Amino acid sequence: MFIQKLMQELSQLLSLMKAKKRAYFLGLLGDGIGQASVLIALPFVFKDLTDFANTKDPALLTRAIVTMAAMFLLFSLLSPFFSYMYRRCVREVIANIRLLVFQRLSRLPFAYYEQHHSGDTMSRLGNDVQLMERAYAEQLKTLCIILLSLIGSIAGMFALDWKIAIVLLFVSTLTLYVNTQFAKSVRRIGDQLQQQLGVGTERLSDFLSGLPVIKMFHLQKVVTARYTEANEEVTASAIKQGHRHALLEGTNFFIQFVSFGGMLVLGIMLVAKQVIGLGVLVALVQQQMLVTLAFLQLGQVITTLQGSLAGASRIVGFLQEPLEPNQYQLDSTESREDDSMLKMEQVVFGYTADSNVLDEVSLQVGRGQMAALVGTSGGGKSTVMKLLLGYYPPAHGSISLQGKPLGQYSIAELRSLIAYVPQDAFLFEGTIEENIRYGCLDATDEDVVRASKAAYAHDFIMELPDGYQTRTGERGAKLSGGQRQRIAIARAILKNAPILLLDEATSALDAESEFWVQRALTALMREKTVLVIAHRLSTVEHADMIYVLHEGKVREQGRHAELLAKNGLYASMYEVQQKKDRPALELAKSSAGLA
Ligand SMILES: Nc1ncnc2c1ncn2[C@@H]1O[C@H](COP(=O)(O)OP(=O)(O)OP(=O)(O)O)[C@@H](O)[C@H]1O
Repeated sequence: MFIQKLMQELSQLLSLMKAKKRAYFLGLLGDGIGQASVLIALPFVFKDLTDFANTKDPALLTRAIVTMAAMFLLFSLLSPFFSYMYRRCVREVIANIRLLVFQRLSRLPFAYYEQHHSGDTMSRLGNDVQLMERAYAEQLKTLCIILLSLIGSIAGMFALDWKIAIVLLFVSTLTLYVNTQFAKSVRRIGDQLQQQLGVGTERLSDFLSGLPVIKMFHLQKVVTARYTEANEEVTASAIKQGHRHALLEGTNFFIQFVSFGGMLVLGIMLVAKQVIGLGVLVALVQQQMLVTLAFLQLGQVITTLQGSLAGASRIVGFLQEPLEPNQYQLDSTESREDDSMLKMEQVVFGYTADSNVLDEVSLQVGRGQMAALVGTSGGGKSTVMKLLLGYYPPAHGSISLQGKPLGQYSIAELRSLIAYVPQDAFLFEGTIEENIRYGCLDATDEDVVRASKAAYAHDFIMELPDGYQTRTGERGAKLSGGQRQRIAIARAILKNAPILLLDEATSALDAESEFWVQRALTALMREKTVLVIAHRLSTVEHADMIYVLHEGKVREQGRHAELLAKNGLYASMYEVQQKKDRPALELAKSSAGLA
């Protein structure tokens, strides 16, 4: 069972080497044979030297010197060549694995990113790939040298005296048994440790991305406590692992001492009785030490290799995560041809099978029209956007764009039809120009400037010391919220997609920024079909259609005036916002009955 699992994981590890496998093994074997043959030959050299000291036979001395010289020459000439060969393979294989992981990461369905913490993924990319590198570069090489020197030394022992060889082999296998017993618990702790390290990275990444909130609410103590807790768990597991290793070392030392001492006493008695020669004893002692050491290292290397194999199998598992499908998998009903650019019919959707977040939602936006989604928090507005972007397929109902069901678009076609401006505009670390150009990679410099002018971003960009070459910082941290928004809008303008999905962010901006962002949005919306999530109802007074979402259902729909006249949910939301927007004094007066 244990061996079977080990072999299975080992073959997983090797399968990731693909075309490099042959060169890697050639290098590994070449280097391994070089090092192992020196170890195997040394006892025979010692035997010849001891026998020469006894018999003064010059042929023995010559043989010892020639053997030694040949071994060292071979080792120093060939080893660097093979060593370079396999090290190079390891570097290339690891670079390829990192790339594969990254590529897979970029092609996973949206649900994956919502369900997994980015810290866990970072930890996987970092720790697990590092563990694999250690397996390829160190542990497999050690394993190869151990196995080769074991085979050579055991054969040598049998050649010298087969009866003593059997006894010595029995003692040495005891070391292997003890070490493999320890390996199981060390592996368990190792797995636990990796998982806890992942939690630690999650906390760290939460800390870095939530820094403004942490500073504002003075949460340093809380987050430090959370990190300390994760760190303490890691430390506890690492100490437990250290304890097992120390125990193992002590046990191994005891076995080595007993077997070495026993061999010496037994050997000297046999030499005294002239059963074996002194040279044979010297060689046997050497070989026995070599075999015991090899068994001991075998146990240790299997233990550490197991930790690395666990990392490898996590990476293999990750590389088998299902990809985002190329085609949207849905549409139970074909949509009828009409002039709607965007249409949802009786869409039902839930993130989990047991509860629906959208319940028979229907909406449509005509070509060049603007529709708004408003409603209570958690009503399902962002979920509608996610479905339109093809991040999730609905459970029932149909969605169509330009009169064609989404199922007939590839995901790439679908995304090229839509420009999405989220509430929190994300900028990549890089220059402003690069960030705008992500909207259309073939755009000329003039196109970038034109888009920026339309987004009312050009003037502030030109005032920055490096203009379009100004670096944005991590997530655009070196720019204000309104500036980030306008760059994101310029990016969307450059994309020039016929359908625009907007998550209005103006509520988070100050009055001046809001003014410029509103103007930029107006420019972006020109001649487009727009669906906007509106947090401020005053911004959708001119919308062609407003849908009021509450608890996953469209409760009301109509134009602003119609909805006000209904005196329902929309009207009461509007009233609350109007009150909130009135100057504080006026509000205070009215509530005190002084107005
Ligand atoms: N990835 C997710 N997994 C599970 N549930 C989710 C997920 N995203 C959103 N939800 C749930 O779905 C419901 C609708 O969320 P959604 O974000 O669509 O609301 P919203 O109307 O956009 O809210 P808000 O105006 O506050 O942004 C909420 O109950 C939310 O908790």
